[in-house]
Amino acid sequence: MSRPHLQHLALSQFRSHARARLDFDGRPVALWGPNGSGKTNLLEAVSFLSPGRGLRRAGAEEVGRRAEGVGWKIAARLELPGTIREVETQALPGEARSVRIDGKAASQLDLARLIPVLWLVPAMDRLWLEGAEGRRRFLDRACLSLFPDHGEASLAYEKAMRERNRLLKDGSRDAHWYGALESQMAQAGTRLARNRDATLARLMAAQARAETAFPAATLAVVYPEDPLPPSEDLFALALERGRWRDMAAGRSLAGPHRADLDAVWTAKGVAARDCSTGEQKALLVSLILANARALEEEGTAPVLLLDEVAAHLDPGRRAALYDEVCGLGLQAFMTGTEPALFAELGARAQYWEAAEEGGATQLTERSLP
Ligand SMILES: Nc1ncnc2c1ncn2[C@@H]1O[C@H](COP(=O)(O)OP(=O)(O)OP(=O)(O)O)[C@@H](O)[C@H]1O
Repeated sequence: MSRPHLQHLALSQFRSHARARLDFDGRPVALWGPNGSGKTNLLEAVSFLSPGRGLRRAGAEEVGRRAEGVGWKIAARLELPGTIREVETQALPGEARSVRIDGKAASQLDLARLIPVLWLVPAMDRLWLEGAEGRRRFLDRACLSLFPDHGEASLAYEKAMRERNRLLKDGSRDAHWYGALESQMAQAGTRLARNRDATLARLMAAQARAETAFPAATLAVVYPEDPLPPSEDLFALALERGRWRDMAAGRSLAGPHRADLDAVWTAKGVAARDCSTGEQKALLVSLILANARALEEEGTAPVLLLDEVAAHLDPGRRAALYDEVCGLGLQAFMTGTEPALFAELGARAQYWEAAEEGGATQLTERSLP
């Protein structure tokens, strides 16, 4: 039985793609072409089959083809265990992105229950060096893949926190109103924290079980100040006790919105941020593969988007990555500028070449690189 995968992808007026139609059989997909030929744009389109702003964190208005201004559309046929699902997502100019699943209007959060999409992009190369926000987002995408209710909990937490922040800024003394919002924050925030802890436990267990060429990481959720209270009641109490301090700051200072992801290369005992550039990349690949393994054990294997990953690995690790992706039976979309980067994949993958012609991306299916 093949793993969950895209069977067909159709793009209309999406970034540099005027019109593209691609058929897939579930094998990894390798895509090569010169800089600016539209490879990342294709991966970005696939990332829009999950909730949120995709792998570039772009708004709906940014991704329509500039020359056209008619709106954009992505349609995909998904082969899932025992079923085929048709997904469409699109936006007309000036409108928000809409989603349809099997012809019926759906929410973006519904996408999280169809097929998990995980990605590594060059912008993450500095993930361990820059601010906590990127690491928190990386952690939350892993959570969303394993716990589809994570998106709802995030939205509920943020909505209550925004309202509490408004009260704090206005200097409100309405204890009843604070109490209601703090109880919502405590409820959603505790769910977020539990999902995060459970996600890290699952990733580490998946790493420990796997025979892999990539380094295992010891992972933890950490906070800049106090750790998160361990229960909903204690969290609500901490929020209540922190009202004066938060009022002085004009915002909620403590909570899961301040969480950071801490990673240490287990065998070396070295923090991710102190590893070499290539080692940091290897740690990220390791986490994505662990996430894929954790999902695969539940029969919900993800689609992987690995943008320019191959070029940054040494030949031994590159071959290991291909072996692991193929061993797991994953549909991984991988990009690079040179076909030679994919030579070790041989007949185990499908291949496309991207080129820019007349201001638009042309995709041509190839046999072997
Ligand atoms: N909204 C848009 N409309 C039309 N073209 C766009 C739009 N957004 C980006 N592009 C074009 O897409 C091209 C970039 O494509 P993409 O990032 O997919 O390239 P790539 O093949 O991944 O390149 P690299 O190897 O450099 O990463 C650029 O030429 C850019 O101008």
